[in-house]
Amino acid sequence: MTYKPDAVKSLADAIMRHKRLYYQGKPEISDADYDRLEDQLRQLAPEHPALEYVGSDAPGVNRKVAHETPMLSLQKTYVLDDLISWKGDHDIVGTWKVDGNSLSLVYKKGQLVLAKTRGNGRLGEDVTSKAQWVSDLVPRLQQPLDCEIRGELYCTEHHFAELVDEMLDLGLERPSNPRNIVAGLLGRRSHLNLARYFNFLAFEVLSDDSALHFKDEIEKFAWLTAEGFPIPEPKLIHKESELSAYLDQVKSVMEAGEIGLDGAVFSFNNRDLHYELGNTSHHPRYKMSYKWQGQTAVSVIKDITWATSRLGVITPVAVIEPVTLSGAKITNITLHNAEHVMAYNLKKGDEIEIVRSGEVIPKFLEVKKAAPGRYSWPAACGDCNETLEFDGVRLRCLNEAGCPAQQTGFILNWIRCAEIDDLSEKRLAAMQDLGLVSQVDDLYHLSVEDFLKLPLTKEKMAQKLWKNVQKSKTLPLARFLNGLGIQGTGLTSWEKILEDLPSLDKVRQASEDQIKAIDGFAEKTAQQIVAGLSAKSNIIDALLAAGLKPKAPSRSTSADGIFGGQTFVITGTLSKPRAEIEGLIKQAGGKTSSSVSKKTTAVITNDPDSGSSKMKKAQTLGIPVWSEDNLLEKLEA
Ligand SMILES: NC(=O)c1ccc[n+]([C@@H]2O[C@H](COP(=O)([O-])OP(=O)(O)OC[C@H]3O[C@@H](n4cnc5c(N)ncnc54)[C@H](O)[C@@H]3O)[C@@H](O)[C@H]2O)c1
Ligand SMILES: [Zn+2]
Repeated sequence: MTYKPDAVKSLADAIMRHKRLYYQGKPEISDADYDRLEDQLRQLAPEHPALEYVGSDAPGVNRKVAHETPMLSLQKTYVLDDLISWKGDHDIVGTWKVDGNSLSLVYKKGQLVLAKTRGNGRLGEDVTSKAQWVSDLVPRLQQPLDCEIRGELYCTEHHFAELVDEMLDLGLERPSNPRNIVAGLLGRRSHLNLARYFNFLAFEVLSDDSALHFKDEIEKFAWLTAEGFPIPEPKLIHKESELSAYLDQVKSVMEAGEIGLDGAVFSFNNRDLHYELGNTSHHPRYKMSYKWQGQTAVSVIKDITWATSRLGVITPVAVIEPVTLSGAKITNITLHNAEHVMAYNLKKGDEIEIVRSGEVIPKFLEVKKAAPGRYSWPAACGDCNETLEFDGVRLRCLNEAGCPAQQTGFILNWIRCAEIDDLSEKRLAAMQDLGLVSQVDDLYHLSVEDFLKLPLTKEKMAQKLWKNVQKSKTLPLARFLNGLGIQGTGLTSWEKILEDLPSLDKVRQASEDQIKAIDGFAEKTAQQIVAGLSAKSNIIDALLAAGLKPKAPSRSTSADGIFGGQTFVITGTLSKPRAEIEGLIKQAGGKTSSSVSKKTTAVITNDPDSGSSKMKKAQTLGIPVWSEDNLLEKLEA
């Protein structure tokens, strides 16, 4: 084997230099390019210390502080099979891998005394004065415990936009993206209060105190939640088959883009294993991160178009110089919303970096080289010319009835919800062009002859289309309501509402208070539902006049089952999955709720001394507490 000391040295130097820049929030190369450097060095000198080196120890403005327990990195894989073999027969817990900066919080006698960064893993920086501005940090624990709580400090897209605004106002430089700005602000001497735009998620607890020796990860996360820390929602995974479903979920959060994730982190649920397996100098052996190989590319924005959605939301899309990423040719990329365009000052001519990880939709990362000038927003809807209004971070066309884009979107949504097969978007467009359909109820007045007027539609297909439309007249009521496309609702919410208000008339007459009284409906949703139903009143009437007879749900298995009219709250772990127990209660005519109120019949728990908030509330209100066995006995009676 030939040893190339020069190549090794220059690679190692480059790696250390890029690490320093990266952890100061000023990376010069993409993660993919950086990882390539590490791979090259690994081939030449697998044991090189630069590969084992965690983080960076660049001189910073903050006081250095030692970590009693090192803050390590994570082992990572891009390959599902590797993750599966690492898992073996163990139960594991998955969490989002949030892309920000590690932060460790030191508590003495329950009081937060220090917040520190990871630094090089052994020596971090004291950033307490900045972290104190983060509202997710808990200043005092419920008990006077000594411990260290570790987690990720990060910035959401929405906060990033607000932060950019404020930084520009203060005459500071425009930050490049939500990830880099976290490290960037932590390394600043001034404007400490800007850290109030950051959020924190807690994922680890270290302590010698036996009160904090949790048997498993789920128990640890429950404790963190009870103490008031936001956590990356943990998912307990037993079987290999549950893994890919979970990864799909993580992927959809990644795609939504509001919070920057770069994968998922898994740990063995059994904490005894953590102590047994221990750490290498670089990572713990009981955790594994799974990342989607992110390939990045640079392109130029040729144009920004603004499309109107079914609900009138105007979404900016960048048309870019085509580039190939992970095997796909990318020609345009979503810019999410108007606020995003403002935050990054996006415009024609900007050179931008985009990333595509696995099969995830390509995503805008940051501006590499800005074209001169300022971003702009459209003044009017491209489809109906109506003046646009701001609704939170989005621009919106409020011309619901007269905007062609919204009308088409509305009818398409109806077709999907009412499950009318074969009526494609193309066919709908043709029907609109022929003047056959302008409102959704027009569908129900069409004859077979009308369908025959459509291009490429022969007798047999025309018959079929007509039949499919007729069949949808007796759709289930929940689907009918879902087809109205009322903001803040989905099929499950309508099904839930119909349990309490089991007819169209009852739903239409419901007040905000009646909806709010249903478990799981907040004030805002209740408002949206009542306002939405009233705005859609004409359409509902027109659909009924066209002969629609939505089927109300048959009264649940029976209100006169033994639990008819009774409501139960389940808390803690039972011997069977919760959904199964809920199913049994429903079959017996009962309902379940997530919160205890005066109306609760009984709280079901196997741990009456848990001291959980539900148990406390049950005690205050004098609600009976049943064990799982009590419940099963009553069901069998
Ligand atoms: N572009 C560059 O110049 C450059 C330079 C150096 C490193 N990098 C990139 O940085 C990465 C390596 O950095 P790293 O050592 O910080 O590792 P990492 O970012 O891959 O993972 C380790 C970190 O994940 C965080 N984390 C987030 N959510 C978590 C959760 N739910 N549970 C546990 N931990 C969680 C923790 O803070 C932990 O320290 C690589 O992706 C590399 O490409 C890029
Ligand atoms: Zn419009």
